[in-house]
Amino acid sequence: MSLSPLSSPSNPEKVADEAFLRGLPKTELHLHLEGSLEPELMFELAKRNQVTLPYDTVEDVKSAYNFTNLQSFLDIYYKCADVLRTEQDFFDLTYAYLKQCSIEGVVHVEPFFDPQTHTDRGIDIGIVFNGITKALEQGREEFGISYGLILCFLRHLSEEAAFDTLEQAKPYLDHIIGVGLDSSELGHPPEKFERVFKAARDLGLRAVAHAGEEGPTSYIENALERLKIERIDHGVQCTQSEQLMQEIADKQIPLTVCPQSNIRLKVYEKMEQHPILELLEKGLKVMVNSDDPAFFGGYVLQNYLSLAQALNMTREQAAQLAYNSISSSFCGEERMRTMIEELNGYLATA
Ligand code: HPA
Ligand SMILES: [Zn+2]
Repeated sequence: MSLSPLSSPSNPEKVADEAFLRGLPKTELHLHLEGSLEPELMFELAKRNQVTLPYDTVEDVKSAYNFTNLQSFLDIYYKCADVLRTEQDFFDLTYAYLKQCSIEGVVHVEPFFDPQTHTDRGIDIGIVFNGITKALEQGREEFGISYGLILCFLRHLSEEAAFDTLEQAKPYLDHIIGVGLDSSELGHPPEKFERVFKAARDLGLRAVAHAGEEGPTSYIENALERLKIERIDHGVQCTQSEQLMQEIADKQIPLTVCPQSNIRLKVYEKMEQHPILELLEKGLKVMVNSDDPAFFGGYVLQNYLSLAQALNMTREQAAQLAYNSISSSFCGEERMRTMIEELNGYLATA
């Protein structure tokens, strides 16, 4: 597919400010819907569903969000998801996320959801699908945000459980664009899911996977070779291998990078150390995402802003990240052209 190249913004070397970043048309390709559950909504749903939370106040919840690594976050994240019970709950969760997108210049989303987190609690997969897809449809009508939904398998569970989930999802395949792989990375290498990814691809689904968030470069290589993924979620550990970085750059394989997530989960000590702009300058197709914004202190705009503040990200770099977010999406050729036109139109006036 040949796409229009990115236009240059006026004052390309200027550090990007909030107004510029907010107006920049962008997509979000790495967002866990369950990770957009704000403490306020969590309390509301706990009350609605008579679920007892291990926290008394919103402040208590926020002070528990003091993570040391991925697992310390996941332990809390799965507990919080227990308040999600009904179709209305999944609708409210998804709608709140899209509303936030609408005020941040996000024009297309490809969110993840984890059916096993819910089906393992006895909730029918249809309840999850229906609530999410009704909200995505409403978001498209109300805010003009297009979407593709991605079903993630939990990698700490078995291959058999992943196959079972794919089977349960079959009546709803029209509602999903692809499959992904998330949860505890270390000790659960991609090859554990080679066969279920093949089955999903044979059903016409696209494939992505978390790889190289905390895990070694071999996890990135195996996710590419054995799961045949089209995008790498996180992938920042590729910096450990010059050869792998070169391959990812040459093949223009997108990396859905999540800067604030990496700081909150202690992949890097501070944002000043984050490699995203170095990867961008080396020609890797990186972009900015929020991962689990309710837990990591900000949605996609805040992630862009943090890069401007900590790394002096220029308008030109921000525009390239937004362009990458659009050109890496699974939205289809026509929508992609429209979004790039919108981006170039914005840069001509911004
Ligand atoms: O950042 C993440 N990594 C792995 N699994 C996840 N599930 C939600 N967020 C994440
Ligand atoms: Zn993630």
